Amino acid sequence: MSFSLGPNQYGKAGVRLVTVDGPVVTDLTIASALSGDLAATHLTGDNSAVLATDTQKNTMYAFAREYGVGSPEAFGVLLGKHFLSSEIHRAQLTIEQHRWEQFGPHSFRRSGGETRLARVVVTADSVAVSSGLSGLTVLNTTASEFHGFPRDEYTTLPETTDRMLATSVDAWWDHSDPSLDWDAAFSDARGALLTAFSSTYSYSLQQTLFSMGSYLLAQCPSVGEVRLSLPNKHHNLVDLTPFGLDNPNQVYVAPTEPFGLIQGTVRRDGATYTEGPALW
Ligand SMILES: O=c1[nH]c(=O)c2[nH]c(=O)[nH]c2[nH]1
Repeated sequence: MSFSLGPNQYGKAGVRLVTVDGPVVTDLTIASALSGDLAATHLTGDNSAVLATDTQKNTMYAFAREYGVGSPEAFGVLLGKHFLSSEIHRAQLTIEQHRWEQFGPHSFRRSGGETRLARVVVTADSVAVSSGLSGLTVLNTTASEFHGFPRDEYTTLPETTDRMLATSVDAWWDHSDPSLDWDAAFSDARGALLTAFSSTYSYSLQQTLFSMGSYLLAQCPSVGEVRLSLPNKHHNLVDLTPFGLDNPNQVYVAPTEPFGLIQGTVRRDGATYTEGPALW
């Protein structure tokens, strides 16, 4: 029996690249796929034509700092031309751009993906209404610090006085009043969450959570309790020094997993309400 190698390609998929350039946040998920004279590595393990997928990923981060991302099409062309060599004859770049809209001096909201929620429980003598939302993804490019946490032999996280803070808000809040202008009430509550997120100078996502919950209670008199579940969507500065580049808070890697998960409840003291859906 004999076998021959058919079509093949290789590259790095799921490269999460976020850049901040003044008021512009660019958020990409990139996949590279290179092909060419790559029989040797498949047949004999000779890697002399194999531009490592790790190198491909590093090139994406370094080019983002050196040339800026601009449009995904232009960035793809830039990378593709660079990846061609005497052995690599075809370079394919597939780029998803996740859109963000600015809503504060250093605050951005990811477009789409947000769901409004309602839960109503009616009995013969009661109506209990809860409202909520999920997937409201927000980011502050600055005004966030995290330090003062205990250090033990397993602690490697550096203390920081300037980091990106991003989360995807899941929330439920319970109304003590069963008849409101629900659209206006929802809009007030959502607006309060956004305002508190963007205006809180944060020393932890936990502190931001309490600030968001208490501002919602302050702005929405009908609400007795708000429950929040806030994943810490980490954005880590990429170390570009191996490529001779600095990184003045411009190029970030945004791993999707693992993530911190900060959850909490904020209550109006003395309020009467029926607790609605649990978040955890
Ligand atoms: O805001 C944060 N809270 C934490 O509890 C935590 N833990 C961590 O590693 N980073 C952060 N950030």
